[in-house]
Amino acid sequence: MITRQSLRNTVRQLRRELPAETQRQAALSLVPHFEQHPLIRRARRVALYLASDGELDTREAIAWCWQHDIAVCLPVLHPFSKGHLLFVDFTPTTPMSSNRFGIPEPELNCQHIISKASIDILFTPLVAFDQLGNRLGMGGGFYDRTLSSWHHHRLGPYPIGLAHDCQQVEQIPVESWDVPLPEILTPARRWHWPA
Ligand SMILES: Nc1nc2c(c(=O)[nH]1)N(C=O)[C@@H](CNc1ccc(C(=O)N[C@@H](CCC(=O)O)C(=O)O)cc1)CN2
Ligand SMILES: Nc1ncnc2c1ncn2[C@@H]1O[C@H](COP(=O)(O)OP(=O)(O)OP(=O)(O)O)[C@@H](O)[C@H]1O
Repeated sequence: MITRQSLRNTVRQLRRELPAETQRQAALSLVPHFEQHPLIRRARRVALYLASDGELDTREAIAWCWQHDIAVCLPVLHPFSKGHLLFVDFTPTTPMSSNRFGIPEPELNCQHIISKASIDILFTPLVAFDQLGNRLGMGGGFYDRTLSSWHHHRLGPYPIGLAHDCQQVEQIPVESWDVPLPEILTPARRWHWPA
């Protein structure tokens, strides 16, 4: 079977090569998904991400959340707990910096850390997904760790993956720690499992 690393390389290149206009339409396509989604409409706080490396751009989705009084937080690399994420409140005035992967994140201010228990929905970036909802990420295990309590005990935020349609692959070689997603939104459709 194809290795996880070669799958990552192939799909990361595919999404980086998407034309700017495709990226723009993809970003806009999230708004009707959000408007039609009962769980999203009822959410009080969600975690999103800021796109990098050709990921589905979330800025339109973030603006829609703010307009609908849904608080937004973003992942911040934990300063000393390796492989872990913190979630920090994100508003139009939040001071930002770049993390060691060059991804913008809120400057770490302890007063703005949000507990996972108060996040209703966690939108995850991903590199590739398959028709069973298996998710392959960038390789840090950050989201697998974050979602492990939801996977095993249904504790913590409900995850929804966001991806371009071209990130769907035939089959992902799954590892024991991988958390399959219950839902993925792409510009073309909403995937959900059980189907
Ligand atoms: N937009 C976004 N934010 C995110 C994630 C993500 O996937 N997307 N993450 C989801 O986990 C976390 C960051 N995880 C990442 C893991 C690896 C690489 C990366 O580019 N690795 C390099 C080589 C490693 C290095 O430079 O040290 C590479 O593979 O080329 C980037 C982000 C938190 N924030
Ligand atoms: N729940 C967990 N507890 C401890 N270690 C974990 C857990 N989940 C993943 N890991 C470790 O993290 C490393 C990277 O995992 P993996 O390659 O699946 O990341 P990924 O899903 O691609 O990335 P991400 O979740 O950050 O998007 C693996 O070595 C794995 O052992």
